[in-house]
Amino acid sequence: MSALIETHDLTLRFGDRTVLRDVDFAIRPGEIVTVVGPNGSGKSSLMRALIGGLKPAAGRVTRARGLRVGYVPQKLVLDRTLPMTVRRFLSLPRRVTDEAAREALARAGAAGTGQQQLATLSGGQFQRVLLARALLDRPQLLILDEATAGLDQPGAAAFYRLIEDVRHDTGCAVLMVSHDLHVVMSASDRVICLNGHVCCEGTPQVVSEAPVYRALFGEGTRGALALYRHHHDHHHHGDAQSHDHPQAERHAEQAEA
Ligand SMILES: Nc1ncnc2c1ncn2[C@@H]1O[C@H](COP(=O)(O)OP(=O)(O)OP(=O)(O)O)[C@@H](O)[C@H]1O
Repeated sequence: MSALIETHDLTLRFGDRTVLRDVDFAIRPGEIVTVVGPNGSGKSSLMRALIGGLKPAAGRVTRARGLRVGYVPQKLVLDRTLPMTVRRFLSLPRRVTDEAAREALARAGAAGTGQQQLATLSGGQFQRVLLARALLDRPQLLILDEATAGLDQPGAAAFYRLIEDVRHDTGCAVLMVSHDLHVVMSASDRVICLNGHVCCEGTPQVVSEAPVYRALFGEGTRGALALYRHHHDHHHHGDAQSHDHPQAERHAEQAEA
């Protein structure tokens, strides 16, 4: 199956600072892919480049023709004192019908909030409204950038269940940036670990069942945490973007073998 979005040797820079180097990435229809990595490792920048909001310094991004992407941003700075109903918010920047708005809210688990003021929504409800807005265009690919930041554990778990339902019902692919590693390990088809470049990637199940993984990281959530940490706890000398991760790469290869 051909990819919805693909990158080849993608390099991103801000001024003379390289934040992401030589990234080869692809996501196919229906896949759930999660990007993990420490703060500042380039996760949001990658998402922005994928949706065309950030120009590659080198390499390229290829999108399937006519691809519809729904994007739930990490942060949406809203003036909470500005009176605006959920319904009106859904019609920004493009007007949508009442029926489309109702359907999107229902699918996002926010049915009946249309007439509420945005300022009165809880964090979890607001995330659902953002999801509803992303669903309005019937996306083939849903991109979520730390969509559960600020939600408590049950709130985050409920939100991810919702995402799985949306994928199940609509068949859309899901690409998310997440720090909720237990969710990452259980819900993703593939995990990509970034730190200025791709440290390692693989199927979470295969990775977590591989003897080499167990030997290194143990099992369960603690193992997931170790998967996250071990690539980044080592000493970075010189340019943090240009080092290699021989152990991580060997580990990923063995896990996939
Ligand atoms: N508009 C910008 N101008 C200059 N530098 C930027 C800009 N946006 C991001 N950066 C820098 O690029 C690097 C990667 O940022 P990015 O937001 O992609 O990381 P991240 O992995 O998403 O981090 P976090 O987990 O904190 O959200 C950071 O060092 C950041 O300071």
